[in-house]
Amino acid sequence: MSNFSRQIRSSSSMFRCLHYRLLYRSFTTIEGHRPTIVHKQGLDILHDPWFNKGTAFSMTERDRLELRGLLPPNVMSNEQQIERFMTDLKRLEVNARDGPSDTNSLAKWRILNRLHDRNETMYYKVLIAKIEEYAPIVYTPTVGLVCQKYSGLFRRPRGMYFSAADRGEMMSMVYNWPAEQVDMIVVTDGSRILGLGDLGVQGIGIAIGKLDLYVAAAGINPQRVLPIMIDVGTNNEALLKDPLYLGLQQHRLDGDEYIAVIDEFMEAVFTRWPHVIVQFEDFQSKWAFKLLQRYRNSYRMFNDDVQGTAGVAIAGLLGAVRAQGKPMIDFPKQKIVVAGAGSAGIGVLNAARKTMARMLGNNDLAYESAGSQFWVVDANGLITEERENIDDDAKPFARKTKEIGRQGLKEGASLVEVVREVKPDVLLGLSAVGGLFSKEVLEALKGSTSTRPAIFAMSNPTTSAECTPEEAFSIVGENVVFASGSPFPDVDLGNGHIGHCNQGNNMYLFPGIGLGTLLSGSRVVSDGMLQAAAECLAGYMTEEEVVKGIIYPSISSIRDITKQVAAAVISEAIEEDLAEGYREMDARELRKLNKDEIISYVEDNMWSPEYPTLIYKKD
Ligand SMILES: NC(=O)C1=CN([C@@H]2O[C@H](COP(=O)(O)OP(=O)(O)OC[C@H]3O[C@@H](n4cnc5c(N)ncnc54)[C@H](O)[C@@H]3O)[C@@H](O)[C@H]2O)C=CC1
Ligand SMILES: CC(=O)C(=O)O
Ligand SMILES: [Mg+2]
Repeated sequence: MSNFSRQIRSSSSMFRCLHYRLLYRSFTTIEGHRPTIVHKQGLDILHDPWFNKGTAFSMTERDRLELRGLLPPNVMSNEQQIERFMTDLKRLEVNARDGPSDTNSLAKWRILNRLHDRNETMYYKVLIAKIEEYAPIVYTPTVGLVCQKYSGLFRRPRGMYFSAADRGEMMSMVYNWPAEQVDMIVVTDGSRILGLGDLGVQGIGIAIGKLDLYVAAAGINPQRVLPIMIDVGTNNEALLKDPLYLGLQQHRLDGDEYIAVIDEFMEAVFTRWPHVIVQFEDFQSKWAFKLLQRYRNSYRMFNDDVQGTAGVAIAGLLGAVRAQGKPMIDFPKQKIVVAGAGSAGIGVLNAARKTMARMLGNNDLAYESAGSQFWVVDANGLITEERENIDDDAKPFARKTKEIGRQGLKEGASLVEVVREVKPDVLLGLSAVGGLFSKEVLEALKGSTSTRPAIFAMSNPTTSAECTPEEAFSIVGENVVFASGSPFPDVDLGNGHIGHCNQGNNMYLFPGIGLGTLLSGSRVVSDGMLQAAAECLAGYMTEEEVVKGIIYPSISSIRDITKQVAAAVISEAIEEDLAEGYREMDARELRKLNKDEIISYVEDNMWSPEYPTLIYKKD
């Protein structure tokens, strides 16, 4: 007997069969219109090629089959599905003609993605063994391209989708996810994906990529991670006009309506999984800070772009001081020009100012004095107290008119003017503007008063980097310290010397922050825990390395770094009396552990991709 007839046979009521038969006889005899009785729901349906209709499941069917939240919200017709598939196939031909490098990276992503769908253990074995080679595929820069082309690449859904149309339903929808336990959620609303802007529902790719690193670097069990997209619409007009777009075709919700959706989502996930950690990712700055303040004292959450990036930048900035042959304590003397005052830029500025203030005595005067080490340039130029409608978050960094007048600068001065006049030790970009550190700007940096100026071109993906390492080394000089958000190869300086290209990316911290928080059992992610993570990363590099301009570790050691960072986070949580323990390791036991024992505790709780022995047991 075929599976199909077995399923029909075991259907619950004879009456219903008879009723259906009569119904079909009277209306139609077309095979495709006959209903199929299924004994599966949720992901099992989506993973079954016989029954899966992908995005074509109607809303009523989604409700009936417990599929709500497991698919992008836009219901597609058969014709649209086929068109999406064909467009994607054709794009391959276009890419082959016009962009061979894109074709390779996307093709690799597809192959890895198929392996991910087929065999998670093997997928993570490959990723961990070849992290240097494949992080640029599953993470920046390729993940940016994947998000941009997601409509075409979408095959099997991964993660959950909550949309503005799901208001009032999220608490029940969250139970459609099959895993009883979820440790780590990465959530985005798609409003600022890397430096690529508003990509709407297609931003799910970034949540998936970040969680790949959680598994590969932090050893979070892949069965307990959950990528989530909150689709509140998009303001990307091209997507709104695209009939093949998978998300809600409406403008973004704003104000109280927006907050109501995010509040409902937070309540739903923390009701089902009270111990989960939620990482907010790539929310536009306008909401990134507000949501962080709203939730950080009541939920286990953090914002990676604001807090993770800040820690990575601090570690790099301290490394740059050491690379000049100076002690870290000289950090408060550094003159720092920051291009970009969004969630990432302001996050870095706040953390850098606090770090300086701590080194200067940790009082109000120290904080005030630290503020004068920063010059912030945004899309409208240098930010001063004369700036109209200045953002509250940027206000503490607005320069005083008199002071900058003495420096020959004024409100709105251009980046090149600022660099020329300030002669900074560090030029740091989080602007999402590719090539912003132009030849002119880099020429101006040659006037730096530092013996070893540092350039952080931190915007992602590669096309958004403020400059390339070749440009930095060739224009400013071989002595510069260089870091970029996306990976670049080292530069052969042609005289037997190598210009080292560091990857200054929050991937060095967020996996350890998440793992450390999980294993400490802390109910919040405190400033102290984040600071401990940053200090751990800063201390990871040896003197010998920093002198060579190597201020971040190689990605091949990311599992070890993450372990150390997680241990530092746990120690701080214990110190602050926040640690409540995890599983059999209760708070009291945790407090008894010494440094090495904490590291072993972390190591013992990191998942590794090994095939378990499987045993069949009836329910
Ligand atoms: N390397 C890393 O680990 C991370 C990198 N990033 C990158 O940082 C970039 C910015 O992210 P957000 O702050 O969230 O974005 P955002 O869009 O909120 O901020 C961008 C900022 O750059 C400014 N800007 C625009 N044009 C400019 C110009 N010509 N000159 C100077 N400033 C200019 C804007 O006024 C704004 O203040 C993105 O490319 C993102 O990929 C973000 C987080 C982590
Ligand atoms: C790395 C990262 O989080 C970003 O570019 O947004
Ligand atoms: Mg991000």
